[in-house]
Amino acid sequence: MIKSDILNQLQTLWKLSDWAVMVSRKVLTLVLVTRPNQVLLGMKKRGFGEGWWNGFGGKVEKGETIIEAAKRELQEECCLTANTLTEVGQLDFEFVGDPQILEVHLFTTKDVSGVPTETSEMKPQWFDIDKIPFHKMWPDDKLWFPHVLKGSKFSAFFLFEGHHKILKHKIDVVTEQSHIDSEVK
Ligand SMILES: Nc1[nH]c(=O)nc2c1ncn2[C@H]1C[C@H](O)[C@@H](COP(=O)(O)OP(=O)(O)OP(=O)(O)O)O1
Repeated sequence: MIKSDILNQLQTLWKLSDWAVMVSRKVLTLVLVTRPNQVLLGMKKRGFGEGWWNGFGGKVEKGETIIEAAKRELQEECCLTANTLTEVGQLDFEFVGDPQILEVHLFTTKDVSGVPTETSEMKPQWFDIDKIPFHKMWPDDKLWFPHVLKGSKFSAFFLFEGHHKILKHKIDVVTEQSHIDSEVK
């Protein structure tokens, strides 16, 4: 009896440690700058997602908040200062064979200072919202962009095999309402 209790406890601990490995997360930011009928995207010149158009963002560094990271990355990647950011949602990405989940915090802003400028990481360009180059973007983007353009808030999960194939996905729309009131400094 006692022996089986110990065995049960060991099994539980083993499952917990397994779970702890599975939920190891890398926290990143992604910012979409908009103006009437257009969105600013950047051509990623190096690193993760190279060769694809995307919003601006990257890893949250030690000691900074997610908002601070989002603003810093926008500045570093295309020289724009975000005066406010609107929280839109969270995108979680899992890659088959990789225990680390990418947790991407998505923001929009219309309220920026400066001129979009090419840097060593990104080449910025304005796109009409009916001409977004989804064929040269992460494959998940075409699934969640419509929610952003409608002003919805959502959270989403994508399971990738490699970088081109989505095996599973789930998008939960939190609110259909415009989130004009939720801007953060
Ligand atoms: N499937 C996906 N769809 C998407 O639209 N954006 C994604 C994405 N997966 C990651 N991103 C975004 C999040 C973030 O803004 C960017 C990756 O950031 P970085 O290239 O800066 O990350 P790294 O881990 O390479 O950071 P650094 O080593 O600091 O450059 O790509």
